[in-house]
Amino acid sequence: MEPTRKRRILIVDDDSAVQVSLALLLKQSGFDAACADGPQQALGQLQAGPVDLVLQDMNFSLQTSGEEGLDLLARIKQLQPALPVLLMTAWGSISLAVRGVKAGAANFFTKPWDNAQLIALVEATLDMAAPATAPKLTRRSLDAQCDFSGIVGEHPKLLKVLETIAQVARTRAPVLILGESGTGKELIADAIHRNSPRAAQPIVKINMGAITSSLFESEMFGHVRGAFTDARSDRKGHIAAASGGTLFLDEIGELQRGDQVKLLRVLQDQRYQPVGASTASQADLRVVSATNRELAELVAAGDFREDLFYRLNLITIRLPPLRERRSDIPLLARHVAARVADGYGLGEVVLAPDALDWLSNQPWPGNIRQLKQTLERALLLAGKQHLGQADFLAANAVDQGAPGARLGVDGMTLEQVERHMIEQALQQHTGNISRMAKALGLSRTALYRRLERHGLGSGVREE
Ligand SMILES: Nc1ncnc2c1ncn2[C@@H]1O[C@H](COP(=O)(O)OP(=O)(O)OP(=O)(O)O)[C@@H](O)[C@H]1O
Repeated sequence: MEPTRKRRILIVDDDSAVQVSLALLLKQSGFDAACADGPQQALGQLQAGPVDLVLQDMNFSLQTSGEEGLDLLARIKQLQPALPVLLMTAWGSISLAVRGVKAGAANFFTKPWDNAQLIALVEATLDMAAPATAPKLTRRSLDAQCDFSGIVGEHPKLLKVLETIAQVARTRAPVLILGESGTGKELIADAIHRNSPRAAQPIVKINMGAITSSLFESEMFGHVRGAFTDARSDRKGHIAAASGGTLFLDEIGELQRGDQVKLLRVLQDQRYQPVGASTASQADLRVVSATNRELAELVAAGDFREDLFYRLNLITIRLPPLRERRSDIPLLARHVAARVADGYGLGEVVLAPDALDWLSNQPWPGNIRQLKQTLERALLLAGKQHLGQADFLAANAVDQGAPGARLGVDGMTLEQVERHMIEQALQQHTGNISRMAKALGLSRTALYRRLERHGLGSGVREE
């Protein structure tokens, strides 16, 4: 039998101290390491022999823009699309790293790095990279490995997500699920839990946007009797309730900054102290978090702690919006229609080909949740079991008169409503930042952050 080859990692950095220390760390961890000073050498090494992972810096000359790094990444991806690349970035240059991830990097880490965290990231990235000889992904092969019930779809982007779940569900690695509202993040969190060794214990779901700062500690950590006026008995917090199971932190981007450090401490130490207790308790958790915001951009804007971000995102799953997996729409529509019909005792529902065409061509800003609502409304309004395109158009026309439509927010996500309101304020107050902030009920700083997030900053003026 052929002896197993050590996995080879290519380090691309012009700083020899970084090369030496990374190579040493990797070798001590059982990998084979090779070094390159810059793009030319790196591409040469890739052509010379097999490499399983690249760790690459973003600047190789006096430039500091990171463009050289993005350029090298693009060339590596062109040469070997399946080869995973981890970007090394300087502390505070997260927006550059996000551009890299959007351009195909597997993930990124900052210099200086934490040795144990970096090796965990390297291993997780290698585990997830499909070997060149892997058989084609199919829904059937994935269903044979895991229980994905309730998750409908077979678009390659969804299959990739399911494959990642199959690879990481068994571990304790924290997973961050990113995706627009209504793309199925909660469903994915459920699947991770259901397919983990923790499945017999509960998954505890908490909406971080709904916990006020004053209640954070008592909600999460619990309290003992007498800890404060209303604490008449001991109360278990969410962390204790999720012990042995999974803690699902939904809307993690909404967590207040002051509470972020409290959560970070629990994740770091695996210990927490109920309010009023004299001793700390042990936490036994697997953390899955989700957000419809670009968390790395919140870090860049100073709204989310970078250290907490790195604790949460060891594995990142990006759920595609429905418009990027249109081929799944007929499948989803039939599934949802059958469910709705079942719920209302309507018998079997048939969706005509022109209805499926129409559904497949809508923009669906509210994703699968909006698709469900549209189907439900059309079914109930049409009052029959055979639905054509005309029934959907009629249901939509009725909807134009609905209160949601008058508000101009029907079918829009919260993000889109926010953007729409800012655009209106921009127009109304001709870009005067103080008057806009007043009209929107925001501080000027908060408004600036939102303008930046929506890419609307260029039209504003100070006075
Ligand atoms: N692949 C899928 N197959 C079937 N149903 C789905 C799928 N994805 C999502 N859904 C359904 O769409 C609805 C929205 O999903 P979910 O609540 O998980 O979205 P979300 O991304 O968590 O949304 P939000 O960010 O608004 O909380 C749910 O009713 C869910 O069951």
